[in-house]
Amino acid sequence: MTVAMRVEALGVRYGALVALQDVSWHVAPGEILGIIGPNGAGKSSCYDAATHMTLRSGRVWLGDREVTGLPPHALAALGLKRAFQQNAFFTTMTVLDNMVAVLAREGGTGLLQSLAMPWREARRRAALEQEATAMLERFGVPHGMHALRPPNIPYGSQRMLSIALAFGRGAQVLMLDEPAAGLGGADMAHLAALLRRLRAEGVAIVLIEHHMDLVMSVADRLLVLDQGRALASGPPQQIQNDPRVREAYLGQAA
Ligand SMILES: Nc1ncnc2c1ncn2[C@@H]1O[C@H](COP(=O)(O)OP(=O)(O)OP(=O)(O)O)[C@@H](O)[C@H]1O
Repeated sequence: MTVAMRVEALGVRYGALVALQDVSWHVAPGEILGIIGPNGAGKSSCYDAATHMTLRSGRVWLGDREVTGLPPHALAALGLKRAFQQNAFFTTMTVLDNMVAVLAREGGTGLLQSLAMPWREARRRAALEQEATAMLERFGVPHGMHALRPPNIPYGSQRMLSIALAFGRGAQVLMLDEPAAGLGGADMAHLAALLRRLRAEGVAIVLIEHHMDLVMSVADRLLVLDQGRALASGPPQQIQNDPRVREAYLGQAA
């Protein structure tokens, strides 16, 4: 089986507290892995550990390449992109300019070259704007919002913008930490449709999510964390009927 990303025996400690212990998972291209668990189960620690945002033990591979020692920006350059719970954009720039900035950073010519050849810079800017417009529409941020500043567009569109900015020019693996937080029904449906589209394009998605309806409807496989450890893994339907999972969530056997 082709694997887009694999983590082995991840562990995170905060002082004496063991937040994550011996957690392993993998995700394939064109697959959505949902990571769920009750409050404090270790989901965010797992996310931070996998993307090397925190001190941790364990090993990480992207495809066949071991990337255990690499910092987050190097992982991003290799195609591991991540979006956070909080929307992340420049609030003083327009929606379009936010997208242009990401695309320019990921594939742009250097400042010196731009200064030396300003006519080339103007052409490049026009091409970036065209690309950014297409990207935003692909991620469900309509054209009418592109000239606005992000705080002035609806919350659901802000989330889609955040995911588009995280995705940038592309991702082999997209990790999302609670993308549905604060979304209503229609926005949730847009998000689910976007995730399915990205999956169909071959992106491997790791979805850390509290919202059960979303995760159950889009994930191909689930990993359940409880008290920092892997409690169960398998297809959503199997997990839904697992008495250990019900007990972890409800505090009682089903
Ligand atoms: N920076 C930190 N310092 C100390 N303890 C932390 C820190 N971050 C998380 N913890 C603790 O580690 C454990 C796992 O937390 P984590 O945030 O990974 O769980 P979670 O499943 O994401 O929780 P939630 O669903 O509530 O966001 C919890 O006991 C939490 O209190």
